[in-house]
Amino acid sequence: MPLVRYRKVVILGYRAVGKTSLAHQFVEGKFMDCYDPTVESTYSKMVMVGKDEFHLQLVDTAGQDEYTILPHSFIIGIHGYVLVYSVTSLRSFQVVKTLHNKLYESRGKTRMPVVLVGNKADLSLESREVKTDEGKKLAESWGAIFLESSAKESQVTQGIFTKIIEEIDRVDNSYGREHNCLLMHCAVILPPGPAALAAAACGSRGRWTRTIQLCAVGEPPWSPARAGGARPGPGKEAALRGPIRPRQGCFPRWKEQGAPTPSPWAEHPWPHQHLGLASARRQPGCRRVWGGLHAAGAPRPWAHSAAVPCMAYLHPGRLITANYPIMLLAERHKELHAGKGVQGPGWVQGGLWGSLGPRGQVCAPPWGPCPGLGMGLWQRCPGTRGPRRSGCEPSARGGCGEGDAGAPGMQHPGDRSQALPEAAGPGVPAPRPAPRSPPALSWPPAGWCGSACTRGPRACTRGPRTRLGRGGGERPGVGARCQERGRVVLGPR
Ligand SMILES: Nc1nc2c(ncn2[C@@H]2O[C@H](COP(=O)(O)OP(=O)(O)OP(=O)(O)O)[C@@H](O)[C@H]2O)c(=O)[nH]1
Repeated sequence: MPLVRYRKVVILGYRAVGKTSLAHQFVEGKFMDCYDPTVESTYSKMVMVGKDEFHLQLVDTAGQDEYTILPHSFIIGIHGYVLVYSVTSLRSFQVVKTLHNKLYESRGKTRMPVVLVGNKADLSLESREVKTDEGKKLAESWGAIFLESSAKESQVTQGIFTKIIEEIDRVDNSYGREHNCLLMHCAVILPPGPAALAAAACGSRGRWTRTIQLCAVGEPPWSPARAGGARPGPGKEAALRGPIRPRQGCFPRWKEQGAPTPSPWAEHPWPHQHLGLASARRQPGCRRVWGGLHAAGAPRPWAHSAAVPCMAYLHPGRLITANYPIMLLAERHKELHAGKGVQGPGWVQGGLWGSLGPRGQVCAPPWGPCPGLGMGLWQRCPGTRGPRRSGCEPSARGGCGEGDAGAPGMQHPGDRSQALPEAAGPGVPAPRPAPRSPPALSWPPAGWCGSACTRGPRACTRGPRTRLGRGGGERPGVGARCQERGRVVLGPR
């Protein structure tokens, strides 16, 4: 039976640009002449794209303007966006630019699949306020797809949603393809216990067959046990970040085919505060990567385990860029724990956790949740080759500290990739052993920066004004949930 893939897409744009009409035309095959402002509605449709079948869920939103604060639900768990303006409204064109910026910021400045739609193209030329070229240029500047449409025309409308599905796949895979790397799917196991941190393990995607080594290699860089309950902050971080000590050995090798499943680990009695990492080796240049997610739960009770998939691109050798959205697998969680009186997942801090340093050491980059998304990303700085060219800020929080580099015990206990290359799977040739990288003088290497969490609690959108952390000050729109997060892991910024 072919796999049905699920895609969730949000349609955004200024009021009355035709968002609902497009969604309606797509799902019902009818054009609505009336205008009834939308609050929010969701449409579902099965769509065939090529040979693949997709379950497309469309979220039709209430029209936005420049001042709209995008809720979390438009960010987390969303695969792609259809941004709509009306060719007869310059204002709607301006709004769509603002919306894109907001999304880009909120998603941790990662690439996102977007189709920009100039709707109402059927209306007379006299009423046009936005030229086709302007739309094209804007989409180009985003690296997005551009289409002009009329919600009156069924075929064009179908094309929009087919495009966004294709674009989601393209964006998800492009980085990996460009770099001949793998797109990893990670699953996070939140271990039972009062720990605020969890385990991560990466599986592979689709046809990839290879051996994954899942290890519990030690404590995360920050845990209540290490920190004595304190939160990490710029001053404290170095002290809290110690070598990652192998503590539990490796799990049995797990040969994985197809989509990752957390089930082999779900029932594993992980002592809390142990971190699982997947060690993966691949084609030259992408052969050794450590990746994963951190996950943290509600402060308490913290007695559940859950699986959270993410997608992480494996960057050659050293760092991983993670591409989101992270999807809270609430359904999976329910399934695993139905009737067991287990709490739902709290929140997830995704992004890069560990990476292999230039000398084969495990690096624990600075981390901390971006409150809006609960994730931290590392990105390359402008002027360097990397997934992002702008928007980085110099890392104020270091990566592997000097003390960590090459420290005993930093080598993954099961990682023998330098010594003994392994076949990735039946019929897949073993990768050649990679030459050792020259020792680096500093870590992170020049050009890398952490852009995680530079936005601070601004990303939280709902709720009353709340004081958040030292130096956090009063910020508008920070809600109780953010406060909660703040208590768990936020340090002063
Ligand atoms: N001529 C023409 N009219 C359209 C088109 N799309 C939508 N309309 C009309 O524009 C009006 C607004 O359309 P909606 O689909 O409700 O717009 P919306 O963006 O969902 O509006 P909000 O819910 O307020 O955000 C309706 O009267 C539609 O009939 C189009 O492609 N061509």
